Amino acid sequence: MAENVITLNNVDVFQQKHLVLSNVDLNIAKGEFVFLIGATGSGKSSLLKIIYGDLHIGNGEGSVANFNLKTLSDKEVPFLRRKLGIVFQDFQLLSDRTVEQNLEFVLKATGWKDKNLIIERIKDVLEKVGLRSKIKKMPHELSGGEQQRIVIARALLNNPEIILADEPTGNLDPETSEEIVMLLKQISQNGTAVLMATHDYHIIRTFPSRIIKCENGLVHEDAQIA
Ligand SMILES: Nc1ncnc2c1ncn2[C@@H]1O[C@H](COP(=O)(O)OP(=O)(O)OP(=O)(O)O)[C@@H](O)[C@H]1O
Repeated sequence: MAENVITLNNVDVFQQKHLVLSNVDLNIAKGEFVFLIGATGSGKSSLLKIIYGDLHIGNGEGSVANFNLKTLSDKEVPFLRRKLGIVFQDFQLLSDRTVEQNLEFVLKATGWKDKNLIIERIKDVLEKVGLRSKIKKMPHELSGGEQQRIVIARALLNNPEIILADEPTGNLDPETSEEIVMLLKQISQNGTAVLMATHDYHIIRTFPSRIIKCENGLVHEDAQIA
């Protein structure tokens, strides 16, 4: 069996004192592509926050990219985040810097020093998302779909084990959304697990995959859509 990159056993998820999800069991294997669904307020973002170390687990056990969530200290969180690529709905590129500078900023912040290695890595991830030619562009010179591809390139910089994508197609038209999901699928086939929260049932039908659903305070590991 493939090794798991995310394991949660019997985890309770709290926001402040409010129990959002209880007894969560979740296993995601290396290279798996999984949709995360559920109504507004059902706990999808809270679950993602547990995985990227923004919320502590209450009861239960958890491990993400070999980090033990139970004992995770604040100091360890940045190291956990390096094993994760995070992609949100809003593209969150720095608007006053070029694509290259946006990517360089992240590499430098995560300890990369060698100029040649930095430029090679930037070219490499841009190649992966099909936007090598946009390296010198400013974000406003790119379409929404292109900006989201750059965000995905940024998420890939440190060769993550997992991509967490929270509504990554929320601001995109249907055709561009499909292209983004195709790219994420391709990334998963190369060994990076992808967990993508979405409300878009058209996308879910177009790319049949395992579905995890948050509902009534519980997480269903193998859900179906109607
Ligand atoms: N910072 C917070 N403090 C207190 N309660 C919170 C906080 N963030 C979220 N909640 C509550 O936790 C519950 C789950 O919210 P969460 O954002 O995880 O849902 P979601 O499924 O991601 O929703 P959406 O689809 O709207 O993004 C909600 O009842 C919400 O009000």
